[in-house]
Amino acid sequence: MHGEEGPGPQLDGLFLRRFLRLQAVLFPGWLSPSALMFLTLLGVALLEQLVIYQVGVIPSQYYEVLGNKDFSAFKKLTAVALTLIVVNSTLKSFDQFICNMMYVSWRKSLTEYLHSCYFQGQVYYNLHVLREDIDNPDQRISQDVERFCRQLSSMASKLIISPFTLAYYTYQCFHSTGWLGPVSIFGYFVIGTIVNKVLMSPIVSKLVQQEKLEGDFRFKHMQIRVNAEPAAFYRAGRVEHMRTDRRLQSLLQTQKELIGKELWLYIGVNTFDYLGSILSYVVIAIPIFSGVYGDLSPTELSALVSKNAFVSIYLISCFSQLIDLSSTVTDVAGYTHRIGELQETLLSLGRKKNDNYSEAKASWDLDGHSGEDTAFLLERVTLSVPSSGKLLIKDLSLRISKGNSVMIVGNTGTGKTSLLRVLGGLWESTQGSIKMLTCFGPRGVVFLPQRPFFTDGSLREQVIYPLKEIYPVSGSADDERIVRFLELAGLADLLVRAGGLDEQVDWNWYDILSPGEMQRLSFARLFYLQPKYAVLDEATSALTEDVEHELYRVCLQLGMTLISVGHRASLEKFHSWILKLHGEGRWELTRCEKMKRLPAAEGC
Ligand SMILES: Nc1ncnc2c1ncn2[C@@H]1O[C@H](COP(=O)(O)OP(=O)(O)OP(=O)(O)O)[C@@H](O)[C@H]1O
Repeated sequence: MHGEEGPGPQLDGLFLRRFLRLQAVLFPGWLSPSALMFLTLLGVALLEQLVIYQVGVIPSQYYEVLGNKDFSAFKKLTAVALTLIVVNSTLKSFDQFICNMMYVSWRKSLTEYLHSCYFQGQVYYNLHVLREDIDNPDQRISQDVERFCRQLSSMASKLIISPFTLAYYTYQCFHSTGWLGPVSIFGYFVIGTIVNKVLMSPIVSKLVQQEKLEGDFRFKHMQIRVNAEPAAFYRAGRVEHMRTDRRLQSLLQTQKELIGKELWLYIGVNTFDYLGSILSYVVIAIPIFSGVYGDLSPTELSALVSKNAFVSIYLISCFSQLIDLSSTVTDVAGYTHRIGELQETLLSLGRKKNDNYSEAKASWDLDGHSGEDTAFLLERVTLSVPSSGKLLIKDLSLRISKGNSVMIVGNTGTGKTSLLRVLGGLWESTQGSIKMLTCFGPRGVVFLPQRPFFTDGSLREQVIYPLKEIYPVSGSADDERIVRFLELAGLADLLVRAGGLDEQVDWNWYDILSPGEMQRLSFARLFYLQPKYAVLDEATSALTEDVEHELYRVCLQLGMTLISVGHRASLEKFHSWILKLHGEGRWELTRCEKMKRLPAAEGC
């Protein structure tokens, strides 16, 4: 949640570049669905213009037919008029339909594109945890993209047809008024556009600011939703009410300012519209008063005026329609900036390479990567906090290999979890190299983070996470394994509560499990995945020593080598090495003599 810096987003070159970059996503090729829809829309809009012209001349034909009292011509004309009206309304509806379909197709392309950048590697982690210079990425992907596509599709048919109508009526205008008509109308449009641009730019930056505040307001509600229980224990209703209202106030204040700025734009647009209606008479007045038509009779003159006025008015109305799009253009520009900014950040994070870190082929293949006896190799690693540069560990060299479990201990804030982040490739080390020689996943390395993570879905999906399918045997044998591991983790009752492994529960796992149960469920997951190396970050902090003992015992029985962070001395017996962090870069590695001899894995 950071404030905007600099003069703020404008209708400038940067907007144009961002807009074109987004267009490349919306129209990936000539044969893409969006491009085909766009071409169909062009065809429909052109047909519509032809039909509109035909419908427009019907009244004058009625005058003629009725004046001549020609009944058969009247019937024919009525039939033609009805047909044209049906065709016209069908075309208009299709126009609307294609615009709506294009909106869906654009939204799909743009959101999927942003998702592919967002979920690539660790981009989402870096964006949320390490780089906070972009506000509310979630809102940009969901709401801003939606509005951008909707507004763009609402302008599409008017924009697409305008070059054709402008060219046609410019020609007509030139034909009847000479160069004076088109030149003065174009001049008028240029002035109108410049004035409008001046009025639009502050609206764009206000709109971007308003969207940010909208996101902050929603974030506040999400915070309360996620933390409802602790908030209730603190009796935080009053203070949170005040804070949420404060965010609402600043959002509404910005909205009011936006509406105030829009007023000037509306005044500009409306003045342009109405001035345009008399411009055609000014165009015709100039030759009249300069004596060009001096030899025409008043009747001839009025016929000329009416004809010239018609084409000029039509040309002006084509321009007015474009100017009327101003407020939609400001919306599109605002969203373009927000989405473009996100796209730039995602791409730059995606390109970022962690040169000090190398990793065995990261995969959740069922076959896994076996045969590696070393999980991590650290050479003279120096580690600092990325944002503040605070030194945590200096010159650490370490090999973590099969059978050599390591326990990382130390005071709060000395960098225990940070070391795991470096092992997992989430943080970069400032110096040295880290090699992860075994892949992630079953038969490789699995991390149990400090805060357990659960996804939506059935109990089975929690246990096999992050695998998408069951492993390594399917059907009832796998069910038996899952049930067995749930029992080993002390969660036999959860199976009953969840109504079986595959019952689609509608609850949030974080709401219905106690912290201890969450840790137990994380261990059931670990037993199921059976990695060679398990990295456990205070994974038993909410459990009793006895339960902790039992869970660690099962891990060792399953043949896992452990890298644990923990505070309890009772954990030491499950490890062969103790790495003690003293802070400010100092550390100490000692052999642990208490390592327990456990029977080899049997039947697990
Ligand atoms: N995302 C972050 N941005 C900035 N600083 C961070 C971030 N995460 C952790 N830190 C800081 O890095 C330091 C080390 O944090 P770390 O989480 O590694 O501590 P720890 O030794 O695991 O502590 P604990 O025993 O409380 O879990 C702390 O001073 C912490 O405030």
